[in-house]
Amino acid sequence: MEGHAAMPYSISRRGPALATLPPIGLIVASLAERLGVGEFATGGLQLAVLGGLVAVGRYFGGTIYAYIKKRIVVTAEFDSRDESYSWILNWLTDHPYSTKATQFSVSTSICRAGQRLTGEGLDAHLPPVYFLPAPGFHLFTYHSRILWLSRDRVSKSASAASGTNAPLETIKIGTFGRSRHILERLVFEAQKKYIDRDQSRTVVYAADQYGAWRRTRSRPKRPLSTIVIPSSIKRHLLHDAHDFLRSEQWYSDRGIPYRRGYLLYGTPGSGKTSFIHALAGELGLNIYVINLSNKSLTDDTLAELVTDTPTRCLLLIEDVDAAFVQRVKGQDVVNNITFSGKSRLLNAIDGVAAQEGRILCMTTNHIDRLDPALIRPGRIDLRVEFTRASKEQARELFERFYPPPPSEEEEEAECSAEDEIAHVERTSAVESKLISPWSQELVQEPETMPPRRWTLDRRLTSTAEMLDPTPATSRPNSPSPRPMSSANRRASRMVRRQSVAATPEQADLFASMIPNDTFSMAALQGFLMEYKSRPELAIAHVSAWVEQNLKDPRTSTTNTPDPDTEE
Ligand SMILES: Nc1ncnc2c1ncn2[C@@H]1O[C@H](COP(=O)(O)OP(=O)(O)OP(=O)(O)O)[C@@H](O)[C@H]1O
Repeated sequence: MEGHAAMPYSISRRGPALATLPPIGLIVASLAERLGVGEFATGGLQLAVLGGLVAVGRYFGGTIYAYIKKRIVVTAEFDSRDESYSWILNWLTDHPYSTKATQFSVSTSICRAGQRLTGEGLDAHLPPVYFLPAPGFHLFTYHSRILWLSRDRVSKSASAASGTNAPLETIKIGTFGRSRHILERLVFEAQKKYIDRDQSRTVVYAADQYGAWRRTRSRPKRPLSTIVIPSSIKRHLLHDAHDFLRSEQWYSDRGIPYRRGYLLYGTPGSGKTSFIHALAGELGLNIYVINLSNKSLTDDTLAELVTDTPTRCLLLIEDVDAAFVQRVKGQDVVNNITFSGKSRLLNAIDGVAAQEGRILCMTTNHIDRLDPALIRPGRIDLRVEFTRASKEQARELFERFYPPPPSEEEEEAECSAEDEIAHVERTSAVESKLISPWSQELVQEPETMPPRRWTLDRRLTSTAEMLDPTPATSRPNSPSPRPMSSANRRASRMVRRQSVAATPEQADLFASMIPNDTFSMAALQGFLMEYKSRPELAIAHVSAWVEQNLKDPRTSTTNTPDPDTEE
């Protein structure tokens, strides 16, 4: 019994933690005594009971905490592998908190207007810099509500495991309350801001290593008028595409799969890719590019990619001949990449998986290598051959390179149109109802070169067009092309003001020195780039350039870097 009376102290000696819980210690000790357990075992029993209690407390504590949190806090999470993450980053760069946060990260990769560091001692020619809240915890207000944001970097090993070099991040935004409304509002606002950013741009998506679409870049829209090919060909393709996009019901009524395919083939550097980008911009569609030479492209991922394209888009398969043969040391051999070739490609293009409503564009420099099944009507509805430059194309390229500066009336007209567009941009929602200036230009553009050498295989013209000969651009429900941004318009006017105009005589002279069907348009463009604002120097040097390059036929199809590729 002596030991009994001294029990609280002995508890503290044997298990100091239990000293803080005398009643439990006493209960355990008296139980141990009844069971005839020795002193040493009693201490062990007490520790076991304590451990159990802590575990139970933790479990219930966590559950109770999560329950209370669920009742009083709402949280939204964004993962850097998902596009919504870019919406939030883009949104954050504009939020006043980003310019006030004492812990901030600096980024140059969010290419958008605003938040540019200019003036105040900084060089205006430096690339734009954006401020974002640094990884960690932040508090800010949004519509008079207090929100918190936690930006966390996932460990490097987790990033590597997910196959990306960029650090994986998550952003969580939360607030007190039970309604998700405020966070949903923030998400939709961020999404709209992000989409608005692309109003005057064409967004290009490509497949990542998991076979999922990932936004790779966005380019300012290229006006169709800058593609120097016969305008009747441009008009025909544009009309056909517009017509297709407004004819869903027509296809559905007749049970015809609602899709359209174009094949652009011919000389490298003749403008096939540029034309497709300009067409997509004109139609207000984003481009989804599949590269068949991609080693990680398997049959399954190809099918998945096609299935995952959105309903309205332009699906571009470049150099489609890569699906069939690969050139190895001058010999054509059967392609041995994981992608198994023709049949799977055909299945992906027109199988059940094929997404309705999309325009499929394929390009190739070797139409002779394509399987006839791939380009049969139904898969390919229109074929256009792109050839080496004619004299007419050379002349037009020259004129476009050295345009006359805008006259005062033109500037005035452009400014008032700009004001109007800016007004519409401010007041309209994402879908603008403006007719692109480029569509109008194209409709009015006179034919400057005979389309005689150009092959447009229109055996299978649109059936909807046969029923309704009204030009697609003048019909209701035609998808409205997205307008050029005012910043782009201003920049283009500045360039035009500074440029030295070529005279029609100079253009004629230049064209007369370019042999027909010899050089690619890309090669001519490359030559003119050397004399950006000096048409007279271009003329002075062109014969020597022609002579020199005729000796080396490889240069006749030389490609120059595409000036549009910069983000
Ligand atoms: N018809 C053209 N009109 C205006 N620019 C052209 C034309 N053809 C080529 N270019 C210019 O040449 C460059 C390369 O053109 P593009 O990549 O569109 O050619 P491509 O036919 O797709 O070549 P490849 O078959 O090698 O992919 C671009 O910068 C483009 O601006």
